[in-house]
Amino acid sequence: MISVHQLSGGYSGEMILKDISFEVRKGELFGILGPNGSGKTTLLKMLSGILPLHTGRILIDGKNLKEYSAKQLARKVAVVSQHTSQFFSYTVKETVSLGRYAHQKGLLQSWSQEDEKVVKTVMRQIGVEAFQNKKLQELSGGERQRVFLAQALAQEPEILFLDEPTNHLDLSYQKELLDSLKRWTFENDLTVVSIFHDLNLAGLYCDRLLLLENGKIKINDVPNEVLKEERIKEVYHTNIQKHPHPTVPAPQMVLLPDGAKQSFPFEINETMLEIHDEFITLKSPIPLRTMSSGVIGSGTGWHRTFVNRHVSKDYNCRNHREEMATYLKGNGFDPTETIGMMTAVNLEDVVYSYVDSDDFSILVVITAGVGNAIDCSKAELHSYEVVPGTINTWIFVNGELTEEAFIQSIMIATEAKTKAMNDLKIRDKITETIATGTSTDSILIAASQKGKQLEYAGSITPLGKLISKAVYDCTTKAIQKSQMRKRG
Ligand SMILES: Nc1ncnc2c1ncn2[C@@H]1O[C@H](COP(=O)(O)OP(=O)(O)OP(=O)(O)O)[C@@H](O)[C@H]1O
Repeated sequence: MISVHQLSGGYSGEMILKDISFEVRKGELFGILGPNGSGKTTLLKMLSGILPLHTGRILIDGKNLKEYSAKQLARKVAVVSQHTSQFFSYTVKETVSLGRYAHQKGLLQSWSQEDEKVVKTVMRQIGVEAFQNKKLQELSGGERQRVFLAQALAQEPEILFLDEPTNHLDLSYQKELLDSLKRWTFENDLTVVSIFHDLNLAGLYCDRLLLLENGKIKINDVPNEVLKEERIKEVYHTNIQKHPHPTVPAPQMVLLPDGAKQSFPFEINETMLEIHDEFITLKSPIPLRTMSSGVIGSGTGWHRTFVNRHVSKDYNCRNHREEMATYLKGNGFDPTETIGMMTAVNLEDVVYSYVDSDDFSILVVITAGVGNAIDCSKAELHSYEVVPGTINTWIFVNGELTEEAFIQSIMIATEAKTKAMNDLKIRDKITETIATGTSTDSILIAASQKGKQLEYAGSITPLGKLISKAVYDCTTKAIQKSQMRKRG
């Protein structure tokens, strides 16, 4: 659809763009990225015929851009630029109607029913219909932005060039606009070439990205290839981290503010634990990086409050998430900052242990009921029935863990728990074989992310050794305590 061959050019003899070649396919949403001054707007101006090229050529549908008349080009291409010099005394509807110019026929340029229909449709789709009789000068920046987009779409172009379309738009309109653009690309085969400053939006919505650096193409590829952490750090000269989007397979870049890793003189230890009849809690002075399977706060995140709540043996487990959130709120905990677990174990039987190594330390807190112990290798012999009897394991680490270390911590803690059950000969009541856990066990790893960097937590690493010993010892004692209570 668009072919750019060895394009070079700029302003007053100064070459801003140097030897640019790429192609955009029909129906693609194609993003142009690059730091300030890298030449994005200059490229868009050349693509839309506003700025002449010095050397090279641009073909649209195989025909050289230079050979299109203004009206022919306006039927194919619409442009929404950053600084649209429109007459602000026009109304919204008049402004959108200007987009129909290229479709009007004859000397008198009469307004047809088709023109009216198209204008009304795009005004509705873009959400500017409600203020169609207002003057542009009476609108907010975001509303005006949408009017110019509606004007471009009223042109019914095959290609849309956009300079930062989401600038001025609030979150919901950013999403709505990009969702609509994406829909138009596959429903109407509209080709969209757009400049983006927001790498995350570009990564979420674009089919391909072209990254410019000092007027040259750094890379032109699919978002996952272009948005590589090292490349973005190098081109934008800033510290970022790449993460997967939580629900769709798109890369997301997060900024790392200076000072984020500054040390703060504190340490999680047993003095922060509060043990009540109804719950055990630990409140951290700073949010901790967490990975957990808690009823509340599961997955990965940052949390500063941890609650292990006692529930009766006949607690109704339906809607337990909602019920737990209400419970936490009722007790003054903020569910968004809290990881919450439940147990039917008497909380007096909690066992905890603070242990330190040369330059990091851990606190392990365990409640263990084994009435529901299961041999996981024979789990298929069990019906799906949630019975009280749970081992809740909390591991706090005063240190900085990698993602790998988080996962290995969970593995090693599970191995240690299973070994404790094995040594205590805890049996699965149905299979009568040695149990490996209970069916509702929960785990939390919470790290301060300050101090010593702990890359691994396998069984023979310093962190792995500390976790496995502490979890083994605490689980053993906690099971023994709850068994003694049962026996009376
Ligand atoms: N009209 C102009 N006359 C002369 N030089 C210009 C003109 N417009 C832009 N430039 C120069 O061209 C270079 C590239 O500018 P351009 O606007 O294309 O960058 P950009 O990547 O779009 O930047 P930004 O992200 O800041 O919008 C800059 O050094 C700029 O100063």
